Amino acid sequence: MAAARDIIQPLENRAVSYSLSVSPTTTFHSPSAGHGFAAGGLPNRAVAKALKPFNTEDIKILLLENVNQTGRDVLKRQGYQVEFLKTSLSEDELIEKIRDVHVIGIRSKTKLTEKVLREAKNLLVIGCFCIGTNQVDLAYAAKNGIAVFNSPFANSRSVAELVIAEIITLARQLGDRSLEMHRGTWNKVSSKCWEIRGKTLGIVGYGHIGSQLSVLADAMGMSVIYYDVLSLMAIGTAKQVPTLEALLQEADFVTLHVPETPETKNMISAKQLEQMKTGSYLINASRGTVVDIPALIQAMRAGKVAGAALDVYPNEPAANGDYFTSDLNIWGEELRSLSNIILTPHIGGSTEEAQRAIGVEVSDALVRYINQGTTIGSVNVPEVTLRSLTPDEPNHARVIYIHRNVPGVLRKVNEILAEHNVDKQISDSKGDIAYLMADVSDVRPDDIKDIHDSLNSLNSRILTRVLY
Ligand SMILES: NC(=O)C1=CN([C@@H]2O[C@H](COP(=O)(O)OP(=O)(O)OC[C@H]3O[C@@H](n4cnc5c(N)ncnc54)[C@H](O)[C@@H]3O)[C@@H](O)[C@H]2O)C=CC1
Ligand SMILES: O=C(O)C(=O)COP(=O)(O)O
Repeated sequence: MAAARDIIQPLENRAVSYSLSVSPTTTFHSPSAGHGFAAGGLPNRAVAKALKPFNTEDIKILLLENVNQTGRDVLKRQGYQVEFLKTSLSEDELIEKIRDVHVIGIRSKTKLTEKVLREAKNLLVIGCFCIGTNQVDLAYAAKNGIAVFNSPFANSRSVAELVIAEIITLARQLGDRSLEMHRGTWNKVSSKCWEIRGKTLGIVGYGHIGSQLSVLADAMGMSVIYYDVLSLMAIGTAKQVPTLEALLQEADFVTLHVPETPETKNMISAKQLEQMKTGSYLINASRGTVVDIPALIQAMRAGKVAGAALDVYPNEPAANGDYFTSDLNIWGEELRSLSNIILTPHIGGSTEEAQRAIGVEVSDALVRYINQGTTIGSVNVPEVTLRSLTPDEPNHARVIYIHRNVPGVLRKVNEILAEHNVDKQISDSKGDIAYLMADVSDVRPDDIKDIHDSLNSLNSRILTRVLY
């Protein structure tokens, strides 16, 4: 038996509890469904049919992209059904699989677009086991009551260390020397090989990664300048510059640490490459869309850019294997033909330390959300929490009502809850979405069903969950 998304669900560790549960096939796509779904587009759902025993084993989780063992262990310990795949999935495969699951865990490759999420009829929550959340349609997810969590900084240090390694590797042409030696050629040169001491590092995007990198570069004797859309506190001797152009004109090394947004698409294109110092270097470990690759190839051929390191690409494959001959990488041959270019397969955050920490952090957030409804750390729904309910509070229930942020909702919700003793209540909104959590005591099983059904019948409703 699979629990539907729209559930009454027992709290963690309550062995004998009951929940409303119907199979996904009968729950969704029902044109005769009595309960209208709020704006945002998921189809109406059928009324839950009967009280049935419910276990945490009813929660189905799909983990893609080789999520670390630490994360799998946290989820399995809860008794959830966890399906684990090493790779990402094609859109068709994803649509097929996502229909049935309550939780999906992904990394940077899996695209959870509106088209995919529209099929995710049972989905409660998405875990991005990485920093970036650009691969998820966050607004569509929020409108449909699907919370999204990520790990905001557990791999930042790993990326910063990789960039330090790349700065020295480019300055000393280590990649080329190593390749030559692999081919049997001894080529001892010092021409255009430099120390990094005293050189200027230009950091674009001074967030978690950019500022961590700033500390390391400063310690190695580099002068650090940075450009960010926000005015941010400089660390050590770093200096913020007012424009991207100012940074490009001054930096010997330019490194990109901005998120993928419409504003950062092709942020470094022909014009910006022209503004860079002749003989400078470019590093991109942010997102592939931030650099216009054909323009970079041209700038390197012209000798304007003396070296580059790319960790990310506009199209990345779902699984390990041949990449440069695939259709995904149309510039593969040209990139490979350039000197002093480091090409890595999106490994900035791929260290044991980072992956282990991310596994625990994101899985813990998922467990808190599934079992307690807590949204602290969510990137797309309001952050709301109350202290955890415990199994020794048998007549308590936690009501979670995700709704459209329109006038008059709280009055209607409180009319429904007024029949009961509301111990605590908290509500917050973010744009069009609001999240209400209320702990109610002295409730009997029938009350739980009544509360659930009454809230479910409100026009503002996106998702109702009653945890008990
Ligand atoms: N290669 C890899 O494996 C990894 C790549 N990343 C990428 O690195 C990006 C940055 O990560 P964090 O430092 O953790 O993010 P962050 O959110 O802490 O910092 C990003 C900074 O960029 C700034 N920013 C945003 N738009 C900008 C614009 N148009 N111009 C200038 N500055 C702008 C923000 O104000 C912020 O200070 C992530 O979004 C992700 O895409 C993250 C982890 C691993
Ligand atoms: O954390 C991020 O945003 C990254 O880019 C790392 O992605 P990954 O977990 O290696 O797919």
